[in-house]
Amino acid sequence: MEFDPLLECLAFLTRHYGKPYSNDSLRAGLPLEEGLFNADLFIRSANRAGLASKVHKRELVDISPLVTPVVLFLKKRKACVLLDIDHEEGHARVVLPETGDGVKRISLEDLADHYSGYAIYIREKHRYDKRSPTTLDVKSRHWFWGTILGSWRIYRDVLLASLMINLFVVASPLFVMNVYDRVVPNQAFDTLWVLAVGAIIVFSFDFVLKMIRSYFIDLAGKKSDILLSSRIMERVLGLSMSARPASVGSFAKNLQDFESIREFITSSTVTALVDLPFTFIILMVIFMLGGPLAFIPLFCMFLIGVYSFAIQGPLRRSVEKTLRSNSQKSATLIESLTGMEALKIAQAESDIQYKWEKSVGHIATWSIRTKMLSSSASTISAYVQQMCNIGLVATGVFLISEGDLSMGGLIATVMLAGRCLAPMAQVAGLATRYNQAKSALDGLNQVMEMPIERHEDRDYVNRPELKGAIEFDQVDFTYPEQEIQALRGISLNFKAGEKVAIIGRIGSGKTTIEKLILGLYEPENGAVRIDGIDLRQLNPSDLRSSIGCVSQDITLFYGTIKENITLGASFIDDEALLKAAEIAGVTEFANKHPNGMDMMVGERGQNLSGGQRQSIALARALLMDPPILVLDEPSSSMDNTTEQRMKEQLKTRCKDKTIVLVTHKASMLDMVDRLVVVDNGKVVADGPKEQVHAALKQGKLKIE
Ligand SMILES: Nc1ncnc2c1ncn2[C@@H]1O[C@H](COP(=O)(O)OP(=O)(O)OP(=O)(O)O)[C@@H](O)[C@H]1O
Repeated sequence: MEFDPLLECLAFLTRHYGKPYSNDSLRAGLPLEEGLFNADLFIRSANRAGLASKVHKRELVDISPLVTPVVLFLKKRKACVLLDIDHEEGHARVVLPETGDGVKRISLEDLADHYSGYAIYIREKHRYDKRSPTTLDVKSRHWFWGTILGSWRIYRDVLLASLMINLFVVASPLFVMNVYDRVVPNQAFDTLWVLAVGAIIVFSFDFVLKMIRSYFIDLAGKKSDILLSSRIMERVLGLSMSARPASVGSFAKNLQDFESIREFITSSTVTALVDLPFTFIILMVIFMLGGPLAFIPLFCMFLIGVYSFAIQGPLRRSVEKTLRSNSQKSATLIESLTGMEALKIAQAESDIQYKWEKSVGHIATWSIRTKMLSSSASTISAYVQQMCNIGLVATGVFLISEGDLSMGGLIATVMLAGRCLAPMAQVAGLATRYNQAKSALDGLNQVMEMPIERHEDRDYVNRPELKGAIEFDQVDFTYPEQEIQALRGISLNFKAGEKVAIIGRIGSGKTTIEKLILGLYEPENGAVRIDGIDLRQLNPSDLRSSIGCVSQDITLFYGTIKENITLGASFIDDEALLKAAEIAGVTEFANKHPNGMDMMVGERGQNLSGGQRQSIALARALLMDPPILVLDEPSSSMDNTTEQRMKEQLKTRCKDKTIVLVTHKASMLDMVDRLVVVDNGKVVADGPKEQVHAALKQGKLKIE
């Protein structure tokens, strides 16, 4: 297994701070690059382990003993934990995980030779315990707004730039006004040149500021986009199985709607919104130039505002209907693509086509309504803008005739009013995007509030290595949104190393027992314990790295055989991979292919036969040499010879492992010593294989 210095340093620090985490739980769910941690992932993982950390560029002499322990990046991609540093004596105490020597004293000169100049400072995050009243609890930041606020410095600068840009807006009308009123009547060409040069300078500034402003808004948008997208994905992958969405396609569509939020935080939208308050500055300038004329654009702004507000309700409804129908369409699409073969066999194409066309028709109706509503906002804004111009010119003529306004003043006022209404019209045109973004945000808010597997406020017991004893204590379990209990009062006790088969009729609850052992669901009543520890107290990643599982429905992913076996454990070395492949019988069929282990398996493993898929799943289960194997019909698609070979391999190589086997095949029972019979969610027999067999044969067991 490849050594990961940063990960080891972090694991050491979690022990140092009294809340130990195993390597598996620290790396769980993180996008490792070549199976290794980098500084970014260190920070994310530390954060989950209750440690706040930050990378600093620091010389050794600048690291104060007060900030230790600190992780130091060493040359050649190594790292160590600096426990303390004594600048006067010239030495430090470090832990170099690679050597496994524990704490070492080292001279500062030696350390400086290896040190790369970067360090990670770490601090324990404060956690409130249950006694602290929730009213005093500091509410954690909203996932979306908190991230956007993270770029507040950029937005502050954008606001400043917008203030300048909006001040510059008055430059052009003032220039024209002065030319009309002063230059033209007096033929003052010198003044004209001075004014023209001034205007050119102002507009050049304006141009540069606008470019910079868009760049920064997009930069902030991109930063938030990356952070938000990874947060959403982390949440989705961490969802508890009980919260698993009913439809993959529609859930995927909800997630894709993040696109509309992304669009909303780009420069064109933000600029329109930011410019809006500044229109009042322009209105004031109009008031200074033309007095009561300012009321005309003000009234027009009010009209556009009222119209935009009035269409919000219908627009929201039609946007929501479009989005919902889109989800439904996506659900139909994904389901039919994944089940194409079954659809053809059942000749169900026309049913799906009907569903599809119904969704498409519905979407077309509602999206036309959405488009009409949103384009009406833009058309009305343009109409009101034209009316505003007429109103201004007509009233302006009267003011000129009474000597209250100059010709230039009127032209400047008309120009300024146009500038004043532009952001308002833009905002009115944004109504659809706003509603789409809002619906998407509401949908994603729901996703972000769904229960996840790893509870941040739960203190897990650190038990990276389990022996394999399994206990069910009066376990009741019902699947989410189901009325009938799948398990009823199940009590079982498997010793470490025991080989047990669970048998029973279809739908009796065998697979459910396995899912509970894997911690995919939590029991409704009672407890499931491994080595005496309630599963709810074990970190799911520690638990699952101790269990190898072949499930009934095997899912392989697009990639090679090798990638599928090492899925989730890319850090594993080739020796372990080959051993697992050998036991599971993968080597046998892989060797017959020119690409061997690098053979592509296709999406969901569709290039392979059912039995080959089972072999790969078994190799994946055996890869980490776990103490527990949970096998659900592992040989259902295998021929007798392959099954026999697999049984022999498992018998000889997995002597110490606890094996829980679910099967309908009598031939598989050679592997086990004990039989548990489940019926209707209850254990109806449990004992040595021969005894239970005999009881079954004599019809002594009452199976409903
Ligand atoms: N994901 C699920 N959501 C809701 N109900 C489920 C789910 N999975 C199983 N069930 C229900 O729970 C009950 C037990 O199912 P389970 O899969 O444990 O049966 P099983 O004994 O493994 O059957 P088989 O031998 O057919 O695999 C069944 O009635 C089934 O309808």
